[in-house]
Amino acid sequence: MKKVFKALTIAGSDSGGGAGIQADLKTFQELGVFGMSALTAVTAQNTLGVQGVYPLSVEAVNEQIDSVATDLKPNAVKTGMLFSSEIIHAVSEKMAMHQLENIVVDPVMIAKGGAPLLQQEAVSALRTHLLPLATVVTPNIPEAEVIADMKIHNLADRETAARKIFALGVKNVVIKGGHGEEEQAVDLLYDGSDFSFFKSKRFETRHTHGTGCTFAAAITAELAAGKEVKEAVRTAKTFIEAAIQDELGIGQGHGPTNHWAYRQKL
Ligand SMILES: Nc1ncnc2c1ncn2[C@@H]1O[C@H](COP(=O)(O)OP(=O)(O)O)[C@@H](O)[C@H]1O
Ligand SMILES: Cc1ncc(COP(=O)(O)O)c(N)n1
Repeated sequence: MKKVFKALTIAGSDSGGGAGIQADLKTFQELGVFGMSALTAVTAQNTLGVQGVYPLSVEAVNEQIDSVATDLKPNAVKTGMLFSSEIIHAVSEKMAMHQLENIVVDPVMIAKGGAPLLQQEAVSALRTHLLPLATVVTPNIPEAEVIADMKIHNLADRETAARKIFALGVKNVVIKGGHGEEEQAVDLLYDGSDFSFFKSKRFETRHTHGTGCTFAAAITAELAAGKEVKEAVRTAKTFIEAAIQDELGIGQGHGPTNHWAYRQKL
């Protein structure tokens, strides 16, 4: 029988299609992994910003995870926008209950335009409940500052923050460099003993909507297919580099990346 790899994303919907559930499913598909979803919230969103946020009930989130986990059994799971501490608690409990593995937590806090996608009081639930279950956590620099409770000015600070986040119980910490000051876009991986650095050219573009979601979804797809964390991060970096470089130029604001660019390079 054909071996099919399956990944579940637990995240918010981006009506504009560049981030959130839509970015995750497109990325899973591009990497040959069957995508499934549990929605936490619906956003009215486009390249100009977030016009509305409509969280789903805890019951609705729980039931979607139960439906997928009991029947389709994902090989890997990604979380994105979780919005509230209630949803974080529920998702963490379901992950433990269904013994879900290969968990990638993208700790989405604020949309590129500044709209909050996670309530401030939910950060402690993220730290204490969800992160200890994570195989990989993928904060950008502002998110790493919040989780590690420190300012990050340079790569040395990022290493310190990675150690502090690792101490919360995560197995691998990736601090992304999109918001960094380095000339290249440098992502750092810390596995508790070693640091690895993944570098690409930094592209001058405003079309970076959904880069974080897409990058974490690519890691998730690779873990679902049985790859090691370091290899999965390497592929995800190549995937996002291609998606940013080959820009679509759609929308009047911060447009989405090109989710099919990586396939064309193969
Ligand atoms: N201008 C850019 N050029 C090249 N790579 C980028 C650029 N901006 C972000 N990236 C890459 O995209 C991914 C997401 O990064 P980042 O922007 O830090 O996350 P987020 O979207 O969560 O804010 C990382 O792999 C990062 O290195
Ligand atoms: C529903 C939803 N989830 C996540 C993001 C973050 O997007 P980005 O990857 O640009 O930080 C978003 N804008 N909308």
